[in-house]
Amino acid sequence: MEKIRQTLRDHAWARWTALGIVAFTMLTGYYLTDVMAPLKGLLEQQLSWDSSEYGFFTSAYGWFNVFLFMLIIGGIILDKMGVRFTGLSAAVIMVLGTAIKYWAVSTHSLDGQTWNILWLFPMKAQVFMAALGYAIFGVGVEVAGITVSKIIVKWFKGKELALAMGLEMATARMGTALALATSVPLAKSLGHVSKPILVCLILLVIGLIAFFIYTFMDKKLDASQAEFDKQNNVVNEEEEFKVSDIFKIVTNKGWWYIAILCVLFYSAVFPFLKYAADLMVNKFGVQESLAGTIPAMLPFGTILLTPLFGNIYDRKGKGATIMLIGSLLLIFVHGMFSIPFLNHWIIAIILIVILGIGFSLVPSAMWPSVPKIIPENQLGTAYSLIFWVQNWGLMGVPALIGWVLDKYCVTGQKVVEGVTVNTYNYTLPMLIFTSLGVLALIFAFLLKAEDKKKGYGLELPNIEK
Ligand SMILES: NCCCC[C@H](NC(=O)[C@@H](N)CCCCN)C(=O)O
Repeated sequence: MEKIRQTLRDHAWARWTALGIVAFTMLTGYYLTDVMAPLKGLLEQQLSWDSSEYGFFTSAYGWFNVFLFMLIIGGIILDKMGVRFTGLSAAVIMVLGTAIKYWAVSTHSLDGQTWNILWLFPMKAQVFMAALGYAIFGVGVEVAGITVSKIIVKWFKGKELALAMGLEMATARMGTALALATSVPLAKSLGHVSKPILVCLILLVIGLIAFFIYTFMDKKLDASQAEFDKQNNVVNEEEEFKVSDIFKIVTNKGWWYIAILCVLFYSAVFPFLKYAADLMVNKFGVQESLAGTIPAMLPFGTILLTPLFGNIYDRKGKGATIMLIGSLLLIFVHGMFSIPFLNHWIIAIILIVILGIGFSLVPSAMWPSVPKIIPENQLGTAYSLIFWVQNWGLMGVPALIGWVLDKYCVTGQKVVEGVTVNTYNYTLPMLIFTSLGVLALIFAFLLKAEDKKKGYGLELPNIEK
C-alpha cells in the first residue's frame, strides 16, 4: 500500500480555508465587543447613561471570565474536549449574550426601574441587564479566541504560524474597525442606539454557522493525521492534558512574563479604544458623528501590519525584540495624548497611526510565542490563563477610567441635541494609560532576558526548514 506523505494541513488551500472560516467567526465577535464604544454619547442622550454606568457596562465583559473563572474552565474544556465542541459552544454563548443585551437596550419594560445589585449597589435595571448580556457574550468571545488560537497552532505549527495568527487578528480587527466606524451611522439612520446591536446579532448567527462548517474540516484533519500516523508507524507521544498541568504552566516564569506583558499592554489599548471616541470629542474638538473615525484607523492599520510583522517573525525571528519595540511605541503615543496643548486633530491621527504600529508589533509576536514555551496539549489552558490575567485589566481599567473621569475630570457641561452632557479633561486617564505602557516595557525586557536564559527560541524563526 502506498504511504500517505501528507496530512490535510500540508495542503496550503486547506489550512488557509480553515483559517478564513474561523477568522470570520472572530470578526463577528469583535464587532459586537466594540460596537458600543462610539455610542457613549448617544447612550447618554437617548438612554440617560452616565460615564460610570457606561464604565460598569463595559467592564461587564470580564465579570464571568474573571470572577467565575469561566475562561480557565473554558481552557480546560478546550484541552479535554477539543476545538469542535468548545468552539461551537462558545459561538452559541456569544449569540445568547448578545440577544440579552439587545433586548435590554431596546425594551421599554425596564424603564425607570432600579435594582439593588448584590443587595448593595443600586443600578438601573437596563444598564444591569445590558451588562449581564455583555458578560455572557464575553465568556463566549474569549473562549472562542483561545479555541481559534489552538486551531491555528493545530494547522500551522512549523509553518506560517505567526502570519496565520496575524491574519486571524487582522480579520478580527476588521470587526473592531467596522464597529467603530459604523455604529453611530447605523444608530442614527435606523433611529435607535440599540440597532447596531441587532446588526451584530445577525452577524454572530452567521459566524456560528461558519464555525459549524469548520468542524467538518477539523474532523477531516484529525482523520488524515490519524491515517498518516498509522501508515507511517508514528506513535503519538503527546500526553493527555491533566488538570495538574495547570501547576506546570503557572510555575513557568516565561509564561508569567508573557501573561503580565499581555495584561499591561492590552489594558492600555482596548480600554483606551472604549474612550477614544470621547477623547476625540473632548480633547481634539472632533464632531461627535465623526469621533469614531479616527480611533477606527487603529484597527485598520493593524489589519495590514499584524500579518506583516507576523511574517517577519516567521521568517527572521526576533519575537522578543518585536514585543519590546511595540511597548516603547505605546508609551510614546499615550504620553503624547496626555499633553494638554497637543490638541490638533492631525496629531490625534498621527498618534493613532503610531499606536497601530505598536498594536501590530506586540500581538504579532506575543501569541505565536506561547507554543514555544508551553507544550501543545496544555496550550488551551495556557492561553486561557493568559486571557484570564488579561481580563482583569480589560475589566478593571475601563471601570477605573470611567470612575476617574466622573470624579476628577469633569470640566463642565454642554447641550448635545437638547440633552445636557458632561465635558471631560482626559489628561489623567491618558497618564494612567502611559504608566501601563512603562510597566509593559519592563516585562518585555524581563521576557527577553528569560528567553536568553532558557533558550525558548523567541528570537528564532517559526518556519522549520
Ligand atoms: N490568535 C491570537 C489570539 C489573541 C488575540 C487577541 N485577543 C485577546 O487578547 C482577547 N483576550 C481580547 C479580545 C478583546 C476584543 N476587543 C487580540 O489581539 O485581539
